Amino acid sequence: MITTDQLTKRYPGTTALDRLTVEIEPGVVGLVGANGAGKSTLIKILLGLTDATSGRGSMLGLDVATDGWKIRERVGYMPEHDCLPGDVSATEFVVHMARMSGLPANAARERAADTLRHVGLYEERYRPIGGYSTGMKQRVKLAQTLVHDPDLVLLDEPTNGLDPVGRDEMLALIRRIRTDFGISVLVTSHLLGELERICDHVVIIDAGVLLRSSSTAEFTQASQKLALEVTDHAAAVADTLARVGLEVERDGQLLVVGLTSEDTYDVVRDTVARLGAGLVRLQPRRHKIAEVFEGNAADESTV
Ligand SMILES: Nc1ncnc2c1ncn2[C@@H]1O[C@H](COP(=O)(O)OP(=O)(O)OP(=O)(O)O)[C@@H](O)[C@H]1O
Repeated sequence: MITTDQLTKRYPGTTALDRLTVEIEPGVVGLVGANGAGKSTLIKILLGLTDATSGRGSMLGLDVATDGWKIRERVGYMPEHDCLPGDVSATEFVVHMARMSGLPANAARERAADTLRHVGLYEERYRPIGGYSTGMKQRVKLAQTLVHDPDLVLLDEPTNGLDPVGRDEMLALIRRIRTDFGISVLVTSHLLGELERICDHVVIIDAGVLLRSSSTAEFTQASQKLALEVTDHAAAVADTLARVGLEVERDGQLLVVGLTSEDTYDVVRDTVARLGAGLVRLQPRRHKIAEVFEGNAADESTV
């Protein structure tokens, strides 16, 4: 789907991409890196919107240096920043984007209605975008990436600015782009934790350098620990679990419990219920991206 070979982009005083060589297969692929890691720069080079300083890249078998137009016909792009006109409705905007991609008027209207429904904006689609919440704006941006039925969409930080519920909904929508429509996705984030939930493959870059490219399963081998967060009685929960032989570390309302068998989940749940401790979350501990950057993800992990 995407290949880069020694791809380098230098700005005055900064190397945004440093000899990046990577091969990405079709599917849902996460591109993870801290702010300034080079994610947006890579996307812009892949779309043919900016030139690489050196090296080569191809997307869908097309050369990014020479085939930018052909690439953009077959690819949808969701930019990171707010770029929507406030005084038109979602319908008007998405129809316009469909027409820009070459769809005839009727087809553009139909496809716009379909994609807006897919992103959950059907009822509000005639209201001006200026009055939308951040989550609704992100959905409009997502709809316009899909409206011309691309083979691949590039989504730059689609969960930016969303609250936890909005983030979960956006991640579910992104996954459905692949499962419902068969469209491949390259999605960026600075949070490995959110991408590992929906991606088949994850690429991590730092300061323009490739740190790792591997399947999500390899990244997220869950450690043999459970993260448990409660609203009340954390100390009592910790004591009770320790008494039944579980290894427990406590940090305020957050407990890390050794996972000895599948029964551990039930023991924890029953203990929390019995003590009325208020379960906030219970999940296997995951690696933090910072640890992957530090190269010690294999032996240490955290929530
Ligand atoms: N047009 C530009 N001129 C000069 N420097 C730039 C330009 N665009 C990006 N950079 C620099 O290149 C580096 C990579 O930026 P890029 O926007 O690709 O990172 P990113 O991973 O997308 O980060 P963010 O999530 O903050 O957008 C940064 O140091 C940034 O300051």
